[in-house]
Amino acid sequence: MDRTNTPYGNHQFGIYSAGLKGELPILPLRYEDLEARAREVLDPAAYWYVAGGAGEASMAANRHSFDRYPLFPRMLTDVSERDLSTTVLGKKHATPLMLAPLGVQEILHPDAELAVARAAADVGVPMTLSTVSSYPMEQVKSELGDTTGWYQLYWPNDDELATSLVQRAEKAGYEAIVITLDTKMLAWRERDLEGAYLPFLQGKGLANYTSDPVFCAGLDKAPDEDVVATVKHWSQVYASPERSWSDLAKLRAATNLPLILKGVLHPEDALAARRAGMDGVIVSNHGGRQVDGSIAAIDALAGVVDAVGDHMSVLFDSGIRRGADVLKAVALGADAVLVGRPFAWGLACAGEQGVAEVLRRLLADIDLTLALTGHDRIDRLTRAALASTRY
Ligand SMILES: Cc1cc2nc3c(=O)[nH]c(=O)nc-3n(C[C@H](O)[C@H](O)[C@H](O)COP(=O)(O)O)c2cc1C
Ligand SMILES: O=C(O)C(=O)c1ccccc1
Repeated sequence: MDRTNTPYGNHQFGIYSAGLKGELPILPLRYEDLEARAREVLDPAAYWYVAGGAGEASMAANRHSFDRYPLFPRMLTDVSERDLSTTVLGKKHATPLMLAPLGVQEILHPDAELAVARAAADVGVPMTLSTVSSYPMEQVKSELGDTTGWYQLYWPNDDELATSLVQRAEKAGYEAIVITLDTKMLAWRERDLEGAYLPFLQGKGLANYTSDPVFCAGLDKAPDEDVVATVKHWSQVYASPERSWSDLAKLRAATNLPLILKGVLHPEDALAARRAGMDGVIVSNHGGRQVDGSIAAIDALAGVVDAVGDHMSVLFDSGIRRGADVLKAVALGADAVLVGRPFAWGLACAGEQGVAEVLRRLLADIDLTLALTGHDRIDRLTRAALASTRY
């Protein structure tokens, strides 16, 4: 392990030794400045598709609700060596950080998920690949190599297509299926409607479908011969708002992989996931992109952990921007966290290198914040690391 002694600590992720050597960072350091840089390089409609939400309230709440859980630093504990490892689905991960599934990454960079997979492999951070990706899942997995990949399923209304996608993912070497439940239709997204912009309606992000024999069997012509017909067919099959809890048995039977439900906020839904034989849940409000005015994701975390945390993996996303946010989520009981928009901006500004840089910075920040709050093992954090009495 490469541990560098610097005034920023003796840590494995000491990327800001770059600054100490007098080198300027390749990307702005502050999340807000990184987003502003991405805005300069992106087409405005693409920028707003990524940056925007369903209204503004839940996105803002995702951020400011972290303030309800202040860290409570302790002194004179030995923090000379730290361990960021954690266990998810019974497997040891080197750190609690993962990449959230983000669709249509080709609007950010032509190398899209391939660049993200290379960065994930380089830094050793697991990646979750969206169903709505710009390259087929098999090609992305080959870039990931041995690094953990999860496959996120948008659950189609056609069971045969669902089974085909899930079984391809298993065969390609993905280690879990993440079933996203909160996007059975897209929310009222004013920015996208105003710009008349939905990238998948231009045929972007459909690589997993156009490479699928079951999907293609529903088309009269080859997918690229009639893009309009391909998009129409996709829009008819991609989601399944009629599903209920009992339908999960079909997916359970389709694969031996662990199944994780994404978009769980209510403790009763977490309990239902457990009853349905699921292996984990991701507490998420989709980065504020679906139900505006919903509970902030971080405010839903403790309730889900208390309901099912002893029995299944509980993960968290929506609003993670800095190291302290990760510590708070882990202290509240998350086994790991996923980041979305931060790596999207790294991808937009500098491709693979930009994603790797964003991940390394976050890991350095997590490591330093762990040390400075008086802890040496992230998987030992409990709510006692927080000062608040709100949970
Ligand atoms: C541009 C964009 C596309 C997304 N596409 C998907 C997707 O295809 N599947 C999915 O489960 N979640 C998707 N999400 C939600 C993310 O997985 C994640 O829940 C969210 O971005 C986390 O919040 P954060 O961006 O504040 O970190 C998307 C989010 C964004 C910003
Ligand atoms: O935009 C999103 O948040 C999202 O999850 C999605 C849904 C369908 C296609 C692509 C992305």
